[in-house]
Amino acid sequence: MNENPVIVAVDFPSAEPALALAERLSPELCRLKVGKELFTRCGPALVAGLQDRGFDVFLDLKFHDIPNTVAGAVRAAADLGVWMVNVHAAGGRRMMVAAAEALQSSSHAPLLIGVTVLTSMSDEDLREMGYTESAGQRVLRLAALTRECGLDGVVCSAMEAPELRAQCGPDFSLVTPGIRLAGDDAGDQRRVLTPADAIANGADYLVIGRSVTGAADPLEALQRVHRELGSLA
Ligand SMILES: O=C(O)c1cc(=O)[nH]c(=O)n1[C@@H]1O[C@H](COP(=O)(O)O)[C@@H](O)[C@H]1O
Repeated sequence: MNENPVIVAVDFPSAEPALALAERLSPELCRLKVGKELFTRCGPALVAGLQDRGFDVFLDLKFHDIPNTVAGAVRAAADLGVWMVNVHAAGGRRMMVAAAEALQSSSHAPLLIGVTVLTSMSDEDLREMGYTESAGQRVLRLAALTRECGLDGVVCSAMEAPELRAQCGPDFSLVTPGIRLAGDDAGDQRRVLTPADAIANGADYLVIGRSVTGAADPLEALQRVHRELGSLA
């Protein structure tokens, strides 16, 4: 298991609760993910604030646009010094290749990850959108394309991790949201597993939001995750 597999999703509407959470957690226990809401409100200054507190930051803006635009966006992310950045694999081959090439000249390139099928999507959601493949089949297809394009890994549900590991090999990072501590509400997520099951399935990184941020004591919830993984006594 990766020595620091937990990424806490800091999904807050302003800087204050995000920085307050960072003060309570520690870079030894987790990395932090900044997503669309927090970044749109607070921008690069918030990313820098978290980095100043010692955290690696996953900038989760899921870029999905024409190749030239996405190449510029990931270059801008690299300039922020983030540890990981993502694009939608559904943007296709030319978009993903442009993104990977944009990072080649970067002195500190972030890990570049392709989002396959959102963990909030079920087979039924995909059918309604005209896709004939199941979520699992589509994840495998998009992951193969992502790997061919030279990206470092994919975002997927840990439910798909065993097949992906077999298909993509040991060096391809599997980043898995849709994680819930036992008893927690799945909310809008559809393809959900517990931390221990996700790691057992071969996930490299667990993205955990509300099970930690919505807990009465977020540090205790994060420590519970580590206890479940056996990474904390
Ligand atoms: O790219 C992501 O991080 C992501 C991809 C995906 O398929 N599903 C998904 O939930 N996420 C993100 O992971 C986090 C999950 O949050 P919780 O459902 O609260 O644990 C959110 O910040 C989502 O934006």
